[in-house]
Amino acid sequence: MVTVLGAGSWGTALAIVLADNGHHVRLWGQRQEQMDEINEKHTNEKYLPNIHLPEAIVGYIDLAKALEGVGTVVLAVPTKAIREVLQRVRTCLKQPITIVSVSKGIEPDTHKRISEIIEEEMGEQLQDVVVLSGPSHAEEVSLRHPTTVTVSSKNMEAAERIQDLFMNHQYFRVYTNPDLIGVEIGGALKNIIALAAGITDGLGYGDNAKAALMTRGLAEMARLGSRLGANPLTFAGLTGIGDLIVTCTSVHSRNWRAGNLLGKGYALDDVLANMGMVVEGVRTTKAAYQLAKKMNVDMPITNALYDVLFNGKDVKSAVDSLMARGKTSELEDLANISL
Ligand SMILES: NC(=O)c1ccc[n+]([C@@H]2O[C@H](COP(=O)([O-])OP(=O)(O)OC[C@H]3O[C@@H](n4cnc5c(N)ncnc54)[C@H](O)[C@@H]3O)[C@@H](O)[C@H]2O)c1
Ligand SMILES: O=P(O)(O)OC[C@H](O)CO
Repeated sequence: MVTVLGAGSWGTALAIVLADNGHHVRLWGQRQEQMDEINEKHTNEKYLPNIHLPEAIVGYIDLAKALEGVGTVVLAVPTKAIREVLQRVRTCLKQPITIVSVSKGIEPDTHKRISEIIEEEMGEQLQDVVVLSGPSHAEEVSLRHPTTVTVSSKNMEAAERIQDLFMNHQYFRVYTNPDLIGVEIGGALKNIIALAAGITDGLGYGDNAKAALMTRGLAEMARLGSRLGANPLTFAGLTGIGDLIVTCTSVHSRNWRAGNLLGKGYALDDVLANMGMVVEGVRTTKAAYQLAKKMNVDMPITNALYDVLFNGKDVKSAVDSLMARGKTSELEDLANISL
């Protein structure tokens, strides 16, 4: 038995993987009609249209009942909701649990990674935190299309347990990586670059601009990550370049789609209001901008996006100012990313 908290796209897609692997899954959400739909029609149309859910997935509205007796809980709510949800979890939990963290972001102001927030909120009730991340759009996982992800933890035995839980030899391949910081930072920062890639696509610029953003974006992700203690090699893996590719190039990406609308001239508030799903890159841009300033790390794409999102700079001038910067030696710059 596994409990999944958050019945949006990702929580539901991961519940499908777990059910396909033979587990009973309690999928907790806050809306009664949505839980009725899951239990009666075996669908979750708003988040995964045209997908039939396995009957081993049961929707729960009562958090205490959803948590009763389980040892492993998948946390799949937007990063903004994590503290509130965990505070509710603590009040009704009677046993210690392992949390599988699948949300991607960094908290503005505290600059904490999600696993750090989970440790802080859960205290003694937490056995282990395992992070699951990588190039994985829920829409494709729910269609059982081949997908690869990575799990990481301070306790690699726990990571291996979660690897076994999710590994599906038909369509869901799970790797391990002990570099927890790198895995979390890569998954969070790629959303910033995907927003920027959406903007240049929306402006009508071509593949050259997108390749530039992805390559130089990866460099600034690795620069900040390595300053925070990540292994730079992790950025060459699934949770780095892998997730960057899928998020910058897929029409499924909410971050790319939001950027695309910004590039076409829509206002941020309207874009977010019409998305209907979480766009994590906006909040993470604020956190990464603050963190880069604090750590004195050069992140020109993040800074340009911050100006667009939070200072009202127009998208075309933001791209122009990135292009107008002084000369740089590429190899010297990459050599600064060190272990
Ligand atoms: N969708 C994907 O393909 C995908 C893949 C990998 C990682 N992620 C990450 O997973 C996280 C969740 O994303 P998603 O795509 O499922 O988002 P979503 O917008 O599809 O769904 C979020 C769900 O969380 C619920 N929720 C919001 N606030 C809540 C609260 N306070 N208490 C309880 N429930 C609350 C919403 O009602 C909704 O059901 C994000 O951090 C995202 O980056 C998503
Ligand atoms: O739809 P996005 O932009 O939130 O991206 C979803 C996943 O993180 C892709 O791996």
